[in-house]
Amino acid sequence: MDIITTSGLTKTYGRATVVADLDLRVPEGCVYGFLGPNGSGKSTTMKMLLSLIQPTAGTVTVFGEEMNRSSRRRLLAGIGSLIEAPSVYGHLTGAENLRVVQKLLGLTDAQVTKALATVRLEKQKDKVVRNYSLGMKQRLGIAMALARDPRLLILDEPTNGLDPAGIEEIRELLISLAGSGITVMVSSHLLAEMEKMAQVLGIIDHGRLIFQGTRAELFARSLPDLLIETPDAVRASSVLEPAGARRTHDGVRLTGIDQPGTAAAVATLVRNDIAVHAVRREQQSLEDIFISLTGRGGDL
Ligand SMILES: Nc1ncnc2c1ncn2[C@@H]1O[C@H](COP(=O)(O)OP(=O)(O)OP(=O)(O)O)[C@@H](O)[C@H]1O
Repeated sequence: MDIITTSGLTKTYGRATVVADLDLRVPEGCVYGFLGPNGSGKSTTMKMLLSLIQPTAGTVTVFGEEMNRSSRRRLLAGIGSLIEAPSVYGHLTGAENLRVVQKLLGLTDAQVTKALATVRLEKQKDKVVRNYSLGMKQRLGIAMALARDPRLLILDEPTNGLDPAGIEEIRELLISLAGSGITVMVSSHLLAEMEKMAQVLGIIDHGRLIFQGTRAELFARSLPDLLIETPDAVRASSVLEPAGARRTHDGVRLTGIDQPGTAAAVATLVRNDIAVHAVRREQQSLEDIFISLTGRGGDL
């Protein structure tokens, strides 16, 4: 089942279309990585999912029910979220901040204790938040989102500004939350980060969804390079020039070749009496695929 679906979701400000005709499908129990460069419309989309801003057009369906005036409150009760920096009181301790949320939402002590344990903040819960590291603040923000036992967690760039160790902690936390059945939608502009935690990816660029699917599906979109080992690289690169062959130290490389293309290249070499010692297909990296999708690198 899909936990979130959107249909034709669109947001315009004046003449600028910030989110364009988005059809998202977020399957239950996964980490869904919502990836896109800065300014591509991730935050605007997430705010529409949370009913914080009104879509110009399109619909949002959560837990199988369309979000509208009458369903909104009920649906939002099942969603925990962290959009931008967590709103915490610096002069209060972590535990006190959580107590504020507890009162507001009418949560039990057990729910709060569990949330603190999940983000591993029990030891620092009595420290004033002003003295927390950025990573601890983010974890507190996630605890606040988790305390209500949501089915769905929506997090906007939760690893922004964290050091590698902090990023790793959040990554492990989100993977374990998904393992326990909570659906996690998390945005980032860093491909490398998403690649390690998200089973499903949605890639947005200039407000448009340019890819949605599993990592394996993203890989399948790219055609591998063909590496042909031959002692006669000079003639090989000459006869395969129309296919875009480039010489390597022990043969030639052809970029983005499918299976019929592989057969044709080998046939051409054999026809020209060029010895073929080995043929290897080399998968493009996720980074390469990303560049071909967006025209930009992995750190967008
Ligand atoms: N209230 C607004 N009025 C006009 N334009 C806006 C408004 N909010 C956002 N935008 C514009 O919409 C575009 C998308 O912004 P958004 O914050 O959704 O992107 P993002 O992918 O989350 O990027 P970032 O990671 O930088 O927040 C940006 O060009 C931004 O300037």
